Amino acid sequence: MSGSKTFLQDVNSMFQEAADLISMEEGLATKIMVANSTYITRFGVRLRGRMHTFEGWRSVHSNHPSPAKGGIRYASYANLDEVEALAALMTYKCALMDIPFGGSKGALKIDPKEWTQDELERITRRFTQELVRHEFLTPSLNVPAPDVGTNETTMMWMADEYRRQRPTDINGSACVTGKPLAAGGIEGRIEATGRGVQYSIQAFFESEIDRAKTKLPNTLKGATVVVQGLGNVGYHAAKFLSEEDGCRIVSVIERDGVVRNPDGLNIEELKQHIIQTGGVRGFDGGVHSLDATDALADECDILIPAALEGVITEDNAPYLRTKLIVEAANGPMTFKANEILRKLGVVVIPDLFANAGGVTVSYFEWVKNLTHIPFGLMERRRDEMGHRVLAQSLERMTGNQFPEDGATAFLQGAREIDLVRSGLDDKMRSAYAEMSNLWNTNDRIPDLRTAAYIIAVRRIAGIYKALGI
Ligand SMILES: NC(=O)c1ccc[n+]([C@@H]2O[C@H](COP(=O)([O-])OP(=O)(O)OC[C@H]3O[C@@H](n4cnc5c(N)ncnc54)[C@H](O)[C@@H]3O)[C@@H](O)[C@H]2O)c1
Repeated sequence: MSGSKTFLQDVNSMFQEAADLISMEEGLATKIMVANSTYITRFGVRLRGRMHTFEGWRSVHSNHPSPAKGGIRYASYANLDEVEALAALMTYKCALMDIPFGGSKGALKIDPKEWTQDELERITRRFTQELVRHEFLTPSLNVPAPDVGTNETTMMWMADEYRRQRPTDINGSACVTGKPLAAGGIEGRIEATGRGVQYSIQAFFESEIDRAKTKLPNTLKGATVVVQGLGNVGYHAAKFLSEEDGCRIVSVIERDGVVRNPDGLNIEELKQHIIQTGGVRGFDGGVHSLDATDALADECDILIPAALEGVITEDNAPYLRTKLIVEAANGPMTFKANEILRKLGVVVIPDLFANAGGVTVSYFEWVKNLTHIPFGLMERRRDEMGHRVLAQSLERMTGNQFPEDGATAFLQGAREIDLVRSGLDDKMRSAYAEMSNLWNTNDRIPDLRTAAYIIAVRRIAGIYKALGI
């Protein structure tokens, strides 16, 4: 990343800005800011006729509520600073969303494209053994999820390896989230982060006061969008937004360049092209350019970085031609870039909130695994019974019949995916309302990000104080 500061220093600066604004006691602020512990592992796997050594990390930033939660990424550029920064972001994200998890993150320094599926399985199982042995992967203490370079298959291998290591743990399937449906996963997890990005944009558009700051119209109709990275998060966000009436994805930036179409790219076709060819090059539904250096500055209403951290810096921030930036990736903007964009009046929906859909639905999956009951069944039963008891007692008192109300009818017919989506929608909208309200009622709070950090930090401090630590 450009600039003199590291990713972790940038996250800490964002935290510190919020802590200073609420005059948080210095000792407590430091305790909240630093990582509790980081496990470094180097392990060997015999592959292709020789021993290969792999390096990985799992950082627990906080466990004020346990388990600590956060993804595991497989990337050749992974490093300790990045893992600790991402773990810190997880702490603040869970606190902002009011989800009872601490923050964690892990990585393996590996390019998954260089290995076959069989080899990746052996490497993942070996990595899992190390994590389980040191209590960095268990349903009660530390629960990973997919991130860059990992997916539901990786999670399934991890869950299976955990069960082999700890066969008597009846809650074993809750040791990771983002598993395939047939292996204890939950409907809607794969799309969850992208779906959350869509909900966060909808919440922004519904807030007249926030929208007025960008001079965007009161509807997504006609909105133009630039997306960087068409992986899990970017693809789902782009797909759901392109399904919104009149919203157009005009540029998609990938590893091998940028593809543009002012009338809107067909996201489904582009994704299929990337799966088949490995990139956006040669896609005939738009104009491809190998040079994507300035593509983040393509003119648009909404810019969605959904690939890497540190892509918006003080060097390119002044030249961006957008009104709204939605941080689908973690840490896509440096602290300095954030300051520049703030002065330029560009509104930023921060990563802590914009990509929280993944951890929110992971929470639903974890709860489902621990209860051993299909998600929503308990709520349906309770509601059904509550209404029946009430209806019967009213009938007895008045002699009239009382039909069950519409909410009960909805819950009775609802599928898991409906419950997941409505639960996610509810979480995203309440967190947005809280952030926006704080931003708009306190002149000292300069942006949504600072509001998000203040809400998170206050919540964490409240827990530490209650615990007496
Ligand atoms: N997967 C989740 O549920 C989840 C949840 C929260 C946050 N995130 C964050 O979202 C971001 C993306 O995660 P993902 O799971 O979609 O990863 P992914 O590996 O599925 O997708 C990343 C995409 O970015 C592209 N890319 C890589 N380098 C690029 C470059 N230089 N320019 C343009 N594109 C490039 C890749 O080709 C790929 O399509 C990360 O910051 C991750 O931490 C992911």
